[in-house]
Amino acid sequence: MNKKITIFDTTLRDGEQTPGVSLTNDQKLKIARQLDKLGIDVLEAGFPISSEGDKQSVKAIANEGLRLDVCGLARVLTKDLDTCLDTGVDMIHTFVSTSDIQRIHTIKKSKEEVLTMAVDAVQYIKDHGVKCMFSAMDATRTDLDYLTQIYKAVEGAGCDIINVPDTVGIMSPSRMYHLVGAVSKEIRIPIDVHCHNDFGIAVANSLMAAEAGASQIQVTVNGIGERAGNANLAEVVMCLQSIYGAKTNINTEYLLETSKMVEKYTGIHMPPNTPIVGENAFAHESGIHTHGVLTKADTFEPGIMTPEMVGHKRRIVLGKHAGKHAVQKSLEDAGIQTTDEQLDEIVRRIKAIADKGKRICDADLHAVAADVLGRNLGSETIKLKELSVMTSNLTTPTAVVRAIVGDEEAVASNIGTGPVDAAVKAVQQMIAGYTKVKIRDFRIEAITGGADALAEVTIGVEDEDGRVVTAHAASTDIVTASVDALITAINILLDKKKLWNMQ
Ligand SMILES: CC(=O)SCCNC(=O)CCNC(=O)[C@H](O)C(C)(C)COP(=O)(O)OP(=O)(O)OC[C@H]1O[C@@H](n2cnc3c(N)ncnc32)[C@H](O)[C@@H]1OP(=O)(O)O
Ligand SMILES: CC(C)C(=O)C(=O)O
Ligand SMILES: [Mg+2]
Repeated sequence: MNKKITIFDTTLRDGEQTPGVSLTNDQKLKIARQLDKLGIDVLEAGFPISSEGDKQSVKAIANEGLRLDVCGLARVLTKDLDTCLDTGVDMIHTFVSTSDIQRIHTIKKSKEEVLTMAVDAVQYIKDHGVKCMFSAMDATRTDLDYLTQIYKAVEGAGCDIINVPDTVGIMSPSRMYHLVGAVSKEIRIPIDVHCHNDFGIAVANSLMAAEAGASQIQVTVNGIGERAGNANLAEVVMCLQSIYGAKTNINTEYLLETSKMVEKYTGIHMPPNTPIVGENAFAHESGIHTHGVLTKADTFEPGIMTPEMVGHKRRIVLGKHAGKHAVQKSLEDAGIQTTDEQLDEIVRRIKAIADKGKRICDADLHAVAADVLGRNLGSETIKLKELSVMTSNLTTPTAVVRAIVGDEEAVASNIGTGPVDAAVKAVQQMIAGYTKVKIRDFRIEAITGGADALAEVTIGVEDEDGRVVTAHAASTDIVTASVDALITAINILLDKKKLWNMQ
């Protein structure tokens, strides 16, 4: 494998082709800036001919003065190439179907016509002084002799880099290795690959292409894209760096932050077990694992990839599979000391709650420990007295909260994108003099069905010192459940603070 692999990101082009996803120009600009900070080498900012909005967005990104190279997509048609050139991009990625199935049934051109169109497009781009990447669309279903013929022809026309796209995701890792190996014997310019994830092996196929000599890999944040998506950026980069020992320009500590931004803007949420950026990627619940991890993290983690490397955090989760070492550590973190007998009883009760199918939060542990120890562990610094929210199709959602905080009455109001957001912000504002908290995790689930469903809110709250507390609350009113869960978590954090300050 090449020691250095460059990363071509197509989140804003193929990623946006995810059915149902449409990003605003402002969101695209924010993602482009984030990808620049992340260290992406080339960013495919869009397909300018596809709409006036896309053209303007590619233009804005190209004029942003980013460190990365900005690329625009174009068919091998002069109108596409001119529209792309108008945006001021550094590179044009031009493509045409080369497989019989696409050539005959979509563009309806002979092999000779396709070859001529490809060469003409590359020459046109180079005549305008812009870098050029050529894709033989559906390369992996194209006859190899014809494929190498067209790649050689575009190389001869001055193309800077060729792409081998697995357009419908039908390759196996070994077939990808052999294909890229065969192409690399025939041409001298760099090879890039673009793998789709129809069978869930886009990352494996991309890595095998790199093993066979490809020096650039196309990815998208969170693996979004056409159908089942593209090769996932975080997975490709971490495999390259941690498993293969190859270098990229990616500042991996921003991988999680980038994934969260794209989740927010696209509305496509990653399942918890998603590698690297998923909520559970560095979480441990099983007693045997947590016992090991608490002593030395590498016992039950890869070690060659740590949560810190990707901007994540390790979490010890209490539940049905927890052991006493994990429970003891969580109690110690909360400043709670127990005897061995008390600890055994707390573990037994935690498992009993989890056996009923419930998720265990720090707030549950706190309540169980208080009961077993027979004393009130917390003084409930914040006692909520009033929660009012105002929302309609004509007003900006607004919330007012009033509470006794310590010995004093405190009131705050705020606005938000919805009533829950407004209420959460009002609480954060109300307690700002005591502690500043960030919301790390927020989940609303309907426990019962129907419009009168009971909703459960689970929240993770982080204070200025990086301590995280989870709590949940249920109500038929999601704003009430959210605020109850938030205040429970903050009360525990404030208790912890007192206990820590006392030590
Ligand atoms: C594998 C990929 O991801 S390729 C990129 C796919 N992305 C997109 O299609 C998103 C944006 N696309 C669009 O906005 C539109 O499809 C446009 C603007 C590009 C074209 O729109 P329309 O002119 O309405 O055509 P439509 O999309 O229905 O059909 C595609 C046309 O492009 C032609 N075409 C497809 N690929 C190529 C190519 N590489 N070079 C030349 N022509 C091509 C087809 O033959 C067809 O032409 P025809 O109208 O003469 O029959
Ligand atoms: C435009 C091309 C490279 C593409 O997205 C594909 O073939 O999947
Ligand atoms: Mg694609």
